Amino acid sequence: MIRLESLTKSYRDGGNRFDVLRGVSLGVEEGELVAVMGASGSGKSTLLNVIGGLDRDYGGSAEVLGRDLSKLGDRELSRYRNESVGFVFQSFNLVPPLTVLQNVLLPGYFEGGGGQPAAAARSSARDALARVGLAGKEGRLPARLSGGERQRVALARALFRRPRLVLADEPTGSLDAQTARDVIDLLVELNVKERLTVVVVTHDEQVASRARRILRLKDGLLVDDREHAR
Ligand SMILES: Nc1ncnc2c1ncn2[C@@H]1O[C@H](COP(=O)(O)OP(=O)(O)OP(=O)(O)O)[C@@H](O)[C@H]1O
Repeated sequence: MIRLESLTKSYRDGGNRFDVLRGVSLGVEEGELVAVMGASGSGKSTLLNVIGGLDRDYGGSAEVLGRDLSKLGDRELSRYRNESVGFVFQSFNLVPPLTVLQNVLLPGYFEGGGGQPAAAARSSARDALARVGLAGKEGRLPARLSGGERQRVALARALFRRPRLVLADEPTGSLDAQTARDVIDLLVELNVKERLTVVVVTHDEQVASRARRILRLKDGLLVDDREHAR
């Protein structure tokens, strides 16, 4: 599903070069749920952004779902991001004046022509909301939801196109401990029931402990990769 070989990423700041990823190699198989941990600045988000096709300025190779991401043109890469990957972020990124249903439908609006017919799209969006336990809340505005519900809307939006891979960057970072547990439980359930492959970046050991496999980054290197019973 994911194959990274000697992945490197550097930023330039004036004359200085800052190496964020310094040769990360790893594989993730279809149906895995993997947590990525590491201190702030260790390169976790950068790693996720490469896998998700959000950052194409890297060294080494990144192959996801059989595609070598460096070989995709702009249109192909954007199609890969839209159709194959579901993204979830710490800050939910919901659009306040839009209802829950409209937020889930949002990825479709950016497509232009060739999208699903409106009725089919709405039915997929309702289906995605049902999968995250939000059936009946379609007409609500985000301001009238709890933090956990907002993150579940974001997850429904990520699932809307039925991606095989979900990339979650600190999805529980803005939630209290109980709500964080609920959100991670939902990710585990989707992983187990639907064989959705999930890579979740987290600082939270409790959240990470729900993943069977935990990767640890330190200063841009993969320093630990182990499986445990969950
Ligand atoms: N656009 C950028 N320009 C310059 N440096 C950057 C840029 N984006 C990230 N960095 C630097 O790269 C390093 C790694 O960032 P990254 O976001 O991958 O770390 P992280 O492990 O996800 O950290 P956190 O847990 O704080 O989110 C950090 O030191 C960061 O300052």
